Amino acid sequence: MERILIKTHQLTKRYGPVSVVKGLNLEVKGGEIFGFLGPNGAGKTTTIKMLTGLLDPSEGEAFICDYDISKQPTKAKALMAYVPDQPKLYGKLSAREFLYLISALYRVPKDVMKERAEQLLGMFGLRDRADELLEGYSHGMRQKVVLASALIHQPKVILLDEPTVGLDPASARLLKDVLQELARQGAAVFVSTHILEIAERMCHRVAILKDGQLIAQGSPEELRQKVGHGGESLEDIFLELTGGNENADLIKSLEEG
Ligand SMILES: Nc1ncnc2c1ncn2[C@@H]1O[C@H](COP(=O)(O)OP(=O)(O)OP(=O)(O)O)[C@@H](O)[C@H]1O
Repeated sequence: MERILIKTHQLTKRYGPVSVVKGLNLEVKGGEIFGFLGPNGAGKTTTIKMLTGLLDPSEGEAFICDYDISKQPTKAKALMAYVPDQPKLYGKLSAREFLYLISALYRVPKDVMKERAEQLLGMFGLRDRADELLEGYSHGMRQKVVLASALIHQPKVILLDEPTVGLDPASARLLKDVLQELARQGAAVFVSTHILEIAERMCHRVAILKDGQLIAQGSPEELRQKVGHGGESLEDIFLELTGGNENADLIKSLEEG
């Protein structure tokens, strides 16, 4: 049995009187790719920020590899990687320098760092331009640098906020392969996405968040059974559970258009 590597207990975030994440109980095991779905404003980014220690919860706890992120943040952070939706890079560093910087922060030994950096630069197709300044990189290339930097210390837990935004199809496929390999090696992968097909193809289990509350979780197959009809796509289930009729119309109009 794989260990639970990500766990939340009654995780809650309030801004003034408004609760934007409400009593979330989640468990993600090693070896699992967990998709975190929900309409705009559901609370996905807020949850990920609490899991990474960037935001303090108003109530409840979050654990990474059994370390409480509020009480033992250094230990928890050493074992995790976070890929934010709006990655910030140092424009005056090259990709290779950036990977070395992140390696140093995670105390990756120097010889290991060089070998891993070369491997990751090669894997993401960045080697030819690895010594150019990041300020000259396209959005997709920057995204790849952030992904490479997230893998350099071989995290046990990786949290990604909308990671496919800005990636071309080949890079999105590469991301999927990389995440599957990480999971195969025993890491817990937590991905928030709007792209339901990606969740359906990539994730072992998904949770659907609406107005800060978990309204369903399970494998895409289990969710299909829960909603009670056969043969539906995860998108149909998502729209049904989140009551997104306006989205359904939008999708239809795009199909017709
Ligand atoms: N600093 C803040 N102060 C007040 N409200 C906030 C703050 N940050 C987020 N919120 C609110 O919390 C709710 C959840 O936001 P969050 O960014 O977590 O949603 P999300 O599911 O990631 O949305 P999206 O898919 O649009 O990125 C939203 O209603 C948002 O307006």
